[in-house]
Amino acid sequence: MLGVEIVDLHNELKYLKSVVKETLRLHPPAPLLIPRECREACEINGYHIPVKSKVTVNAWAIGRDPNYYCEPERFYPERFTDSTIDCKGSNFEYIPFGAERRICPGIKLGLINVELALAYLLYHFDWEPPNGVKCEDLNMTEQFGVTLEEKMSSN
Ligand code: HEM
Repeated sequence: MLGVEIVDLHNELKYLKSVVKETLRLHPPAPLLIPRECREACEINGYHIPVKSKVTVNAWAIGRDPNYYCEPERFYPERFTDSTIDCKGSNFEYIPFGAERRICPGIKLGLINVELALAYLLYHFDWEPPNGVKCEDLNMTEQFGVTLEEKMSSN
């Protein structure tokens, strides 16, 4: 029975997958990936990058780049409907799991855990904000760190 449901999740629930994708675009849990060290001097956009420079890739900012996303601040899962963009590291405008040699090796496990848990929670409960709060009034402020967290109202 569980197997059947997992197969369904794999082939169906396309909108749920787009919701997870859009969430990881706007709120990547590791916003600055893992730092790199430059192995040889190079020049990027007129900037000289000396050998051994520590290079930080800002996946959070890349996911909000208006050159690649229209209305980048808007939570709009439909942008991924029928899109070929995936998180396997070949679309550099979407890198919540990083890219190239140090790309996250746990992509499949991470995604299936988020998708499966979310699917079950949505299937078994009816969700709504408490006490008449509107969805658009929810505070989605983040707190930067090695991992990105929701900012608690007390700090
Ligand atoms: C939604 C869940 C997850 C997200 C968003 C995520 C994200 C990331 C990111 C952004 C990196 C850095 C990649 C880079 O710098 O290019 C990373 C590295 C890594 N992740 Fe994940 N990850 C997730 C789940 C997992 C899981 C489930 C595992 C293991 C079971 C895992 C294991 C690792 C390891 C070992 C690295 C270091 C790879 C290396 O440096 O060579 N991750 N992850």
